[in-house]
This record gives sequence, C-alpha cells and structure tokens, in this order.
Amino acid sequence: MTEDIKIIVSNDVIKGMTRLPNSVQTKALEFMLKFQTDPRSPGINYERINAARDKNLRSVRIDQAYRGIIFQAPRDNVFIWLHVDKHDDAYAWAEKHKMSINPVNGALTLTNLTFVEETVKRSVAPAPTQPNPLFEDLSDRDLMALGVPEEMLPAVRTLRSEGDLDALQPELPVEAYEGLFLVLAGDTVSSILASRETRVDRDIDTEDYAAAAERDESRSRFYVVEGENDLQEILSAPLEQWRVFLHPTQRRLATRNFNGPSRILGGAGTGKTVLAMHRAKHLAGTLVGTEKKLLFTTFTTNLALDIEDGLKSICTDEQLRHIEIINLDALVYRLLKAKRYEHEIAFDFEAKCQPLWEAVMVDFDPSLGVSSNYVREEFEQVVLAQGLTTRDAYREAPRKGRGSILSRQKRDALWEIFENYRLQLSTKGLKEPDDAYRDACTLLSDEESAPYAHAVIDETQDFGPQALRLIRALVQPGANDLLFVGDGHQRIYAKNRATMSSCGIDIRGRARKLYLNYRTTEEIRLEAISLLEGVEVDDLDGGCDEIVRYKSLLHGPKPDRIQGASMESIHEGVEEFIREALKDNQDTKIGVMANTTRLRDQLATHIREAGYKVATVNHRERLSRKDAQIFAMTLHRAKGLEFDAVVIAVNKEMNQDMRKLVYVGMTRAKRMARLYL
Ligand SMILES: Nc1ncnc2c1ncn2[C@@H]1O[C@H](COP(=O)(O)OP(=O)(O)OP(=O)(O)O)[C@@H](O)[C@H]1O
Repeated sequence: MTEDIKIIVSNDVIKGMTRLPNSVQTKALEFMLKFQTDPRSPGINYERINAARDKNLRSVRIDQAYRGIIFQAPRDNVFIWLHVDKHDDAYAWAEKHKMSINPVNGALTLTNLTFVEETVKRSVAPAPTQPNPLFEDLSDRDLMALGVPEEMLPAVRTLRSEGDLDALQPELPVEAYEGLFLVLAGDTVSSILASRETRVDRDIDTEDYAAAAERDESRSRFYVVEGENDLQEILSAPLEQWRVFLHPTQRRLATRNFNGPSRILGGAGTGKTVLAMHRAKHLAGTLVGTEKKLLFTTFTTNLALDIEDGLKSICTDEQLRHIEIINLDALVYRLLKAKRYEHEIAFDFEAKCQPLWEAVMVDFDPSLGVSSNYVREEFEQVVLAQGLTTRDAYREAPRKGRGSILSRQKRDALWEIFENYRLQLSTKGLKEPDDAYRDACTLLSDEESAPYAHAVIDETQDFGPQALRLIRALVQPGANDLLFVGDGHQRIYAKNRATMSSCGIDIRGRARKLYLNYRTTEEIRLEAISLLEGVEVDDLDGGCDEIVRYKSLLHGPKPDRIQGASMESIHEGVEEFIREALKDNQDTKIGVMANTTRLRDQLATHIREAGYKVATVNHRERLSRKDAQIFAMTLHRAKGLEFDAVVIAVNKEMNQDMRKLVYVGMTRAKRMARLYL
C-alpha cells in the first residue's frame, strides 16, 4: 500500500464477510488484498452506478455473481469499502445509501436515504392529539453535534416518542442514538458533549475523508487499514466487533492521557471490560522497550482467565510481555510468599475462619443489644476495612453507615471479641485477607519503588478498602497510573463497599461513564433493574449512581419471572426453556444459575438426565475453553460472563444482596432470560 492511499473498511463489510458463501469469502478477501496493494490498478474495474444518488459510489467485480460497493472520496486517494453482495442486491443497496462527513463533529457517516424518506412519509399529517416532536427545542447544529448525520435530520425531526427513537436506532450512529436518549433523560447537549469530550469547535472540511476517518466517532464503524498484513489479520481473526470497533467514548478513554487515577462507571454490558482491555493494550504499547509492567487485575479468577484470552486476541506479543493478568488474591498470595510471610491467607472463610469466629462468639453478651451478625459486620466493615489494630483506634474510628451508635463500653466489649478472634487466627497461623492486604501494603512501603507502572482494574465494586489501598501501593503514582472500571449495581460482596478517595485514590475530574448496553436486550435490562428498585447504589467513591441513563441497543422478548414454583415444575420449566433457546439456533450458549451449589447441582443433574451436555463452572476455570453449550453455575460465578440465554433459580428470600446477585445473573443474558423465585 503506498503512502498516499488510504483504505477504509466499514463494519458492515467486516461483519458481512462471514455471511458470504466460503468461496465468495475467499475471492472477496483476495480482491481486497489486491485492492489494498493498489486500488488504482488497471485490473480493478470501477463501474459507475447510474441510479446511485451518491455519485462517488462505484461497484467492483468480485466474481461473476458478487459485487463490492466502494466509495471513492472526491480527493486524496481515499477509498472506503462499504458493502459486498450479489450483483442486484449490491446495486439496490448503493442506490439507497450516501456517504458524508458530519459538518459539526467531523465524523464519517453513511445514511440510508430511502429509510429517511420512508420515515418522513409515515409521519406526515400528524393527528392533532399527537405529542410534539421530541427534539423541537434542539437546533440542527445541536443534533449534528450529538452525532446525527445531516441527511438524517428530517427523520429525527419526526420523532415523537421513545419508541420512535428506538425504531430509528439501527440506522443511527451509536453516539447519535446515545446522545438523543441522554437528552430525553434530561441532559443538556453541552453536558453530553463535555462528558464525551466531543469537539465541535473546529472548522470541518467536509471533503477531507482521510482526516474524518481518524476521528473516534468514525472509528466506531469504519476501520482504517494500517499496513500490508493488517486487513488479512482483521478478517481472519474471530470477527467480534469489540476487537475493532469501539464506541467513541471507549476509544477515547482507552487512549487518552489521564493525569492520575481515573474511574469509569457503566451498567452491566456497557463495555467496561472491553474498554479496560483496550486501555491495557494501549498502555502496554507505551511500555515496549522498557522493563516496566502493567497489572490487569480483577476480583474473580474466572474473569481474569477470560480476560487473558481476550487480551491475547488484541495485543501483539510485545505488548503482552508488558501485561500481567492476575486476580488480586492470587497476586497477594504470590507477593507475600515471596516476602516469606509467615501466615496463611484465609481466602476460604467458611473452612478456615468461621469455626474460630464461632468459638470466640460463645462469649458474646447478648445484653449489648446488637445481633451476632451485626458484630461480624462491625468487624468487617469497620475494623478490617479501616485496618484498626488497637482498642484506642477503634474507640475513635468513624462508623459511617453502620446504623446504631455504640457507646465506649460497648465498643470496648466488642474489641475484646475482635482481639480474641485475631489471636485465635494468629495461633493457627492465619490472617483474614483484608489484614493480609494491609500487611502487603506495609511490606511494599519499604520498597524503593512500586512494582507496576500502570494498573487496570476490572470489577472495582467488589474490592474493599484494604484491597484498594494495596492496589494504590502496587503502582507508581503518575500519569495514567490507575484505571478502575466498575458498577455499584453489581456489588455482590456488600462488605466491600469502599470510597476510593479515602484509600488514597483521587479521581476528581477523571470520572467518566459508559451508557450503551451492547449485551442484553432492553427488555432483559429493564426486568433486571426492576429487581433493584429501592436499592441504593453507590458510585464507588462515596456518591450515588443512577440507572435511568443506561440503555440497550438490542430488543427481544420480555423475560419471564415465575414465583413460588415447585421444584418439579422448575425442572420442567428449565428443560422447556432450554428447548426453546435451542430451537432456532443449535449454537446457543445457555447459562443455568442458582443461589447455592446444591441447587445448581440439582438443576445440572436434571438437565443431564434430560439428555443435554452440561458443564459446571467452578472456581479458576476458563469458560471459553469448556466444551459445552449449557453451563451451570452459582450466581457468584456468573460475574463478567455472558450467555445467549439465562435461566435462574433462587430458593431464598430476595433481600438487597440477593437482588444484586440476581441482577448480575440476569444481565449475563443476551437475548432470553427466565427467573424462578
Ligand atoms: N464497542 C463495542 N462494539 C460491539 N460490542 C461491544 C462493544 N463493547 C462491548 N461490546 C460487547 O458487549 C458485551 C459486554 O461488554 P463487556 O463485557 O465489556 O461489558 P461490561 O460493562 O464489562 O459488562 P458487565 O459489567 O456486565 O460484566 C460483550 O459481548 C462485548 O463484546
């Protein structure tokens, strides 16, 4: 490819390749490679398309039956591959579409003109009772600043309900759809643009397709081919959209400079893990040629393993050499072992700590007026969370969110229990993980420099204060040092609620959000959030998060919620659900989730007996490598995973913690879900 030629490929072409017959795929790829080497080669016959309204569209011959549609920019040797199809279909497609550059935000846009005309036609002569157009208060410039292509303005002007907007969504750029629903949720155009960091203050040259292709908005749907082997690599790897096409906000956050720690919030399925992986790739790229390392850490082991596979699919070997992917507990274990730490870290509370806790609680005096559960929570949420080691420190400690005030005498009485418990642990050579994190922090503070240059942290909501302090201590303070992604709605270990600022992590001015759910249908998302009604959700830094601004791109059937079913009818129902899920697509991946291991195993056994192959997802297992279609797991194991269809059974009261757990489980589903309560 010569320097002055730019080849761009649309996501439609990249997605569409797999739908072509194999022989056509091969020919299309061969053609693209030839085209990439020299788009002006005499061997390539550009045919004008007489009926096309965009006069820059051309067709090229792939074989006797298939044609490619290419946009030839008015100047600068820029060629954009837009579509591949059978001859007549390709021509019909070309007649409908128009490429342009959004004159306000400078993004490449492709508009289906016929769709716009039909939308406008349908809306003429509104009945007098119809509501006003949704965006009548916004100027054309505002709409284009949000990402609406100029050619789509007439269609957007006809919208009168959220349903109308959803019907337009498949034809709108993602950022335009997102901008419009944020306006409906009450945001102003300027606040949306500011939080996205979209620039609309430049003069846009609407004929400069080379410059437009580089903008983050364009890159959410167009890929700029970088070098000789680039296109082949893209097309031969698994065609998961997230590897190549990021939401403009994902791309910006993955690559921008932050002058310190940053935190990205986003509801389930909004692409936080995807963003985190691209951020790691980007930062690792800056470390090539140095000895420095980036830490990618998560709470759950299974997720760390899947992220490792994800990173391998987007990073070069050189970049990978600078990334260490490990869940935090495993990292702490390794770190302390290397320092000849004398204690065993009691990761398994039930097996290691519970008997000792129960033994010291024998002396607990009920006349203190608090329950034994309250005492354990006090130990976790105040003593362990703040790393308190003396009675005096506990007497003075703030107890925000603990509900009741404890007199000095009561605190002293509780301290005796706590001290005694730690002593019992110590005689057995054990430490609770929070205390071990604290010890690791102290050991690190003796070192000359922190072991990592950067860290990217997924599932931040499940890291407690000691874990956050340790993460801080593991990374050299500086630009781009820490990127946290998380979602308070998905906190499944309530004791781990933390405030980043009180753990030495200052994210002021560097907090951002993702809004678009790429995974679940809107129907599943709404059903899942209805479980969280009345549950207070925090923003990981002492403030509140809200849910009204999230939205899904996909639609599908409303999930079922079935209450009070007998075990027998749950078994029948689960089997029927699986049959239904597999009906149209035998490759459907199904998650079967339960709140206990016992219930999980019961369901798995029943499904196996019904003739299906079921894999049980355990600790430290890569889901992506399991040879099965149906996966049974506890709700705790479901974090970070995804399935086409999810069926959940819960046999316990739906308290706040359980609601969050079920929320996590249900938002793993892409298109079908059912819940038994
Ligand atoms: N830019 C994108 N384009 C297409 N698909 C995307 C994009 N970003 C994310 N996805 C897809 O959306 C789904 C959810 O992404 P991801 O797992 O990163 O979300 P998340 O916010 O970490 O979710 P959760 O918090 O629920 O675990 C995945 O299937 C992912 O491949």
